[in-house]
Amino acid sequence: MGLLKVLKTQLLCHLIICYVFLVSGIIINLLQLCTLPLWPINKQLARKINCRLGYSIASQLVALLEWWSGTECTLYTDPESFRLYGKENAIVVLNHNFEIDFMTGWTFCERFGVLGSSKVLAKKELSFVPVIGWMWYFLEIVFCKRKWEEDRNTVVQSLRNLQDYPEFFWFLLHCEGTRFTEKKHKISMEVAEKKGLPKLKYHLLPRTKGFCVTVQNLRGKVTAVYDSTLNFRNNEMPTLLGVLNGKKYHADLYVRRIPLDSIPEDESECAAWLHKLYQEKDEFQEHYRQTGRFPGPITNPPRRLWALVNWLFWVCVLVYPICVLLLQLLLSGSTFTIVCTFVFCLAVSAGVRWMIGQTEIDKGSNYGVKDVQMNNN
Ligand SMILES: CC/C=C\C/C=C\C/C=C\C/C=C\C/C=C\C/C=C/CCC(=O)SCCNC(=O)CCNC(=O)[C@H](O)C(C)(C)COP(=O)(O)OP(=O)(O)OC[C@H]1O[C@@H](n2cnc3c(N)ncnc32)[C@H](O)[C@@H]1OP(=O)(O)O
Ligand SMILES: CCCCCCCCCCCCCCCC(=O)OC[C@@H](O)COP(=O)(O)O
Repeated sequence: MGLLKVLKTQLLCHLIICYVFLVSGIIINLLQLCTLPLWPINKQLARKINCRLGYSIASQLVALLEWWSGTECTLYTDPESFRLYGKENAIVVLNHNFEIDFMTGWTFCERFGVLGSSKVLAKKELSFVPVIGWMWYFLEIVFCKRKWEEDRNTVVQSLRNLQDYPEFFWFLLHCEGTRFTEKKHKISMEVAEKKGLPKLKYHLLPRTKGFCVTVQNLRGKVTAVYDSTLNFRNNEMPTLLGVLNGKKYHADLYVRRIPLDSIPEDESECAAWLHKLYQEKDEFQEHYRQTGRFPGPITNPPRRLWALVNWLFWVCVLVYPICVLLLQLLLSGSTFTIVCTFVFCLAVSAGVRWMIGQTEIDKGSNYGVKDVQMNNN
């Protein structure tokens, strides 16, 4: 057991995991590209194929979390709502505090069978991230520049396109728009004060436009909002590098199912509704802080084998050829070839490190800091 723990911290293991992710990801991106001619002929089939291909990429990160790091995921929700998860389209509203909240979200998607079709309102910058960003084009992810005047038309159009989506999907919204930092929190509470809104202790002030426009344009397609609040036990702030090193975390997710019909249609009422929701979310976080748990009954949706099987498949397909190739290059005896190989490996490692950097909060954007400062000038 101890040996396995040590093994998980070894650079060689990390290099193999990253290599498998990158190469399989690029192969899948190419396969996605091959589906392009199918879109005008049979759009629904193209979408279904892309869901499966997307699953094959995203589930590797799920497998990393569930099987490699052994992270546990506990769900606090009522049993009646539980029965509907994965069997309807829903908008998920989630707090944005953690570097691996996207992996945790994906893990819940996987356990309810909606991983390949899961959607998000994501910042445009993520569309340029190799593998995941490229995969998202084919999964009809909605991108925004976080500049409403520029986003309005594209966001509305992308949402409307989902009206005839052939698979059940969860559409994720981090209404805070950026990850929580003390600085962003302080500034956002100044905005709240100016607007006469109650202060939040654990959340940034939610941006309401994306939520209202999503509810408006997915009405009739989506049946509920899943108000979701995530925390990690023992005040842990998990990281992707921690997961890669095999560190085990424990995620607690509190989900309330709110029928979409109960959300006001009028835009300003919808915005007020969202502000109230965030005040309630803040209370749940306070409850968690005080008691170490969320309210309500606990269920533990079990991890499924599929993510592991998919991962092992790619490991089997890709590890042997690279070993043979590296061996041949080393045995070639040419210093030039060996140096080139070494430089290439270094460049790829740096690329993957850059991708991991995208998840790190201290390398995050200035959104929520910059715009207020500009407004104040
Ligand atoms: C059963 C299990 C249930 C659940 C399982 C959980 C999850 C699984 C679900 C799905 C998984 C799917 C995918 C996961 C994979 C990957 C996820 C990866 C992450 C990507 C996430 C992101 O990229 S987050 C960033 C991008 N997204 C967003 O920003 C969305 C939220 N934002 C909005 O909706 C915005 O409105 C907008 C982006 C559409 C437009 O933003 P913009 O800033 O241009 O305009 P706004 O008008 O909204 O903002 C100005 C108003 O905001 C006020 N305000 C508040 N605070 C500030 C501040 N700090 N500075 C300035 N302004 C601020 C301001 O006063 C304005 O107010 P008005 O009253 O004038 O509106
Ligand atoms: C299997 C080994 C994998 C190794 C490499 C994996 C790298 C995957 C990186 C993909 C990044 C995808 C998602 C990150 C989501 C995220 O959390 O974005 C932050 C935004 O919401 C808000 O940004 P900000 O305003 O900067 O806080």
